[in-house]
Amino acid sequence: MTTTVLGYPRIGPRRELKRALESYWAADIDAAELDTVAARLRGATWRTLREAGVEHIPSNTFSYYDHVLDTAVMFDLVAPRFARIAEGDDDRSAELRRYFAMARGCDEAAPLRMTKWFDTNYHHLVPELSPATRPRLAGRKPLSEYVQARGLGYETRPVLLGPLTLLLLSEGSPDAPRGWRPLELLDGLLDCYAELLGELASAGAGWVQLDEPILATDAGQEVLRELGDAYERLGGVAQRPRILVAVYHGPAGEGALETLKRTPIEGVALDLVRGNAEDVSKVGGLGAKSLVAGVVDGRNVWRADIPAALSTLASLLGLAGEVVVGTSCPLLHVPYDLEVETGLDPSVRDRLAFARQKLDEVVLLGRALAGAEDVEEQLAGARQRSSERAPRAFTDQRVRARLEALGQAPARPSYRQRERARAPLPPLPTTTIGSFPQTGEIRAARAAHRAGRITTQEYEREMRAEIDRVIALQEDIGLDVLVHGEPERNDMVQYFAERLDGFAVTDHGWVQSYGSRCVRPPILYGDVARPAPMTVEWTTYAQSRTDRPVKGMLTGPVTMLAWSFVRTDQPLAETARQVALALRDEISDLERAGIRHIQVDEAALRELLPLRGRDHAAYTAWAVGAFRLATSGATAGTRIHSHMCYSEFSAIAPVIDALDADVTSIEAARSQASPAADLAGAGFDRGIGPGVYDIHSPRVPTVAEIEQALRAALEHTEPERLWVNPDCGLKTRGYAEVEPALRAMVEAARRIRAELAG
Ligand SMILES: Nc1nc2c(c(=O)[nH]1)N[C@@H](CNc1ccc(C(=O)N[C@@H](CCC(=O)N[C@@H](CCC(=O)N[C@@H](CCC(=O)O)C(=O)O)C(=O)O)C(=O)O)cc1)CN2
Ligand code: MET
Ligand SMILES: [Zn+2]
Repeated sequence: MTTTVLGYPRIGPRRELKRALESYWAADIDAAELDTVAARLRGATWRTLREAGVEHIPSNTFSYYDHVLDTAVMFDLVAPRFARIAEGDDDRSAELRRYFAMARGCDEAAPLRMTKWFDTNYHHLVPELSPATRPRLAGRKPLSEYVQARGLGYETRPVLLGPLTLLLLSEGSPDAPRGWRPLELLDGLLDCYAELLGELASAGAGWVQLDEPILATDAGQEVLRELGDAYERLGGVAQRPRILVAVYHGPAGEGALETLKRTPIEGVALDLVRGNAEDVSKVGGLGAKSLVAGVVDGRNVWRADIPAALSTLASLLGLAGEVVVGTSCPLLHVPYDLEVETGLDPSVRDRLAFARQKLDEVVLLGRALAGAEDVEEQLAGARQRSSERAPRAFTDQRVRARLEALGQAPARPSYRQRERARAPLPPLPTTTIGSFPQTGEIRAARAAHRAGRITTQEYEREMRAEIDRVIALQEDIGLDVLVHGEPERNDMVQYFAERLDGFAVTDHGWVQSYGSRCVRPPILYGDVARPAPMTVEWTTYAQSRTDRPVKGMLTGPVTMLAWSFVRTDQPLAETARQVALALRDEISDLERAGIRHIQVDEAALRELLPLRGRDHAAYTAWAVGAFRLATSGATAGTRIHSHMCYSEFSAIAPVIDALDADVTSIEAARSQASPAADLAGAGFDRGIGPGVYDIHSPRVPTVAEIEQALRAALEHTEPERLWVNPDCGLKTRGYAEVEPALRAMVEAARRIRAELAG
């Protein structure tokens, strides 16, 4: 019985990579220094795994920005606009310049599109391919990381993104013929994988791991023939390491495992946390192949139920050539180490395991199955814990009783009736999605407050001064519906978690979201209740500074769950209703304080949509139910806004419609599709605000460009229903870009209004 993990966090236990990247981008350090930090982080990871006693150590789990981008670059799957960047220069900094241009854009080229990695809060870049793309083995990152590890005395298993997942996550470039699919490049790409496998074998690698999480989705289901052919072919490479194919973020789809069993690969890794019942029953027939049994949850932070995992493992023995204890997926989505979280309540802390603790769980399971005697004491402790119930303090009978009494909350009056009850707005009203730039001063003030260097009064005075500035600026720009700018929020989820019972937050539990950006997902461990209003003071303060309406800003129930680590002892639907109830009370308090626009962000609505179509209806029911529970207490005179991030809306257009929000703003500018068209197609007839310019790029848009985006939206939407707003995420930008861009946006709206009036 041996042990492994599929991957490990890479941002650094103290976000060393974040700091190094941002210093490099600011030209404070050079490429050599950046590479040194990276090499040190990789070495520290391998050492941690070795010291924990993990036997099979992965490598190439590191990335400067994103592993999908790394793989695309390695195989030269690079859109032509990037080939010209730093052309002719072949040194390391030119290479990095091209790489970061694809990730973040530069003066010469817009970046690749970014989208969510499966149903996680991690974002990957989307390679842009066309029939002219010629895959070739252009880089050797897995090889050089393997060699680095070897030099340090670690024998590792390089991890590569598999060919099916790589191509199915890619998109056709705008100049590719309609209907052309990146999968058509599979043949040529497999030659490159084969070449790489040969080189890894020559360097001494005994195993490689090919990640194919796409096999847990409906898209993976449609390519089983290609899957079989691909791994038949890679299996036939003359000199190669043994191949482990990893399927995770859900059970392997029907037929996927059967197909893999027929190929000459040597092992499969399965997610036995999310796919437990389904996959365990399908394991038979692996023959001599190895099975990495992913029984330790890589997506959540609860301690493993060791007795249950042991019984799963025991049921697998004999069904495969070898059963290896592993994690359900790479540990990229959990924080590094619980050890440093000294601020957590012990009754919560005792129930948690972060990445470092998960290594101990994997090792304990491996030793227990191998019959080691010195683990008896640990096993007894684990048995004791798994029989214990959650402390009574985690339950709130009042919340439970209120929810029961509420049942399905009554619907609001119809949209038409609501509109009649409201103060009129000009056609094409202008607004923003909530945040304004989180400046260095704001973050420094918060850090100083946390450290006790400034008092709460001083901190709040600074935040109010910031709100004054943001309100004055919006009035000057001429926006119609203002926001307070969210300066007091460290994060749109963590801020609320800090103010709700039932949530805990960490000091150092950072998880990569994209590139150098990280979040500290809160831990939802018990019944959720709102001890006091959370946003009313800030919002009413902002409203007191202007005669224009100020829009209150809340984070919705689905997003609160999606971006937290959530209890698993009750259905998500029930937990979502508890969050919704707290928001319902907040909305009622905001209304009482005179706020007439309230936005409930459901940024993660698309992200939590299950990977398999068969699970969509159940999700829609609880997601919509929770949003309506949160918002249906609002009077007809209050406009409820909502906001969703990212494109590919056709799949959830009916869900957005069912939320019954008065205005829905959607991040749109960086996608090729039109959310206005998708929503119109779903019969949506309320307010809609497609993002009219891409805030992810420092480029300031012209008035003409924005006008054009608005005219395109007007083809699907009447002017009374069209709202004018940028994409979300102003908090990540600076005023130098935000101010001129918003001025251009308001001017574009004015021109169209004048035209409509004339
Ligand atoms: N949870 C969540 N998920 C999301 C989003 C989101 O907003 N929140 N947006 C979408 C895109 N993802 C994003 C994820 C992170 C960030 C982001 O800006 N993260 C910040 C951290 C935000 C934060 O928690 N800030 C804290 C702590 C800031 C900090 O690092 N402080 C320094 C010290 C202060 C200083 O001098 O800067 C420290 O602790 O070392 C605060 O403001 O209080 C970062 O990585 O830099 C943006 C978008 C999708 N998923
Ligand atoms: C990631 S969605 C962001 C919504 C939030 N109100 C903001 O503007 O930052
Ligand atoms: Zn958003």
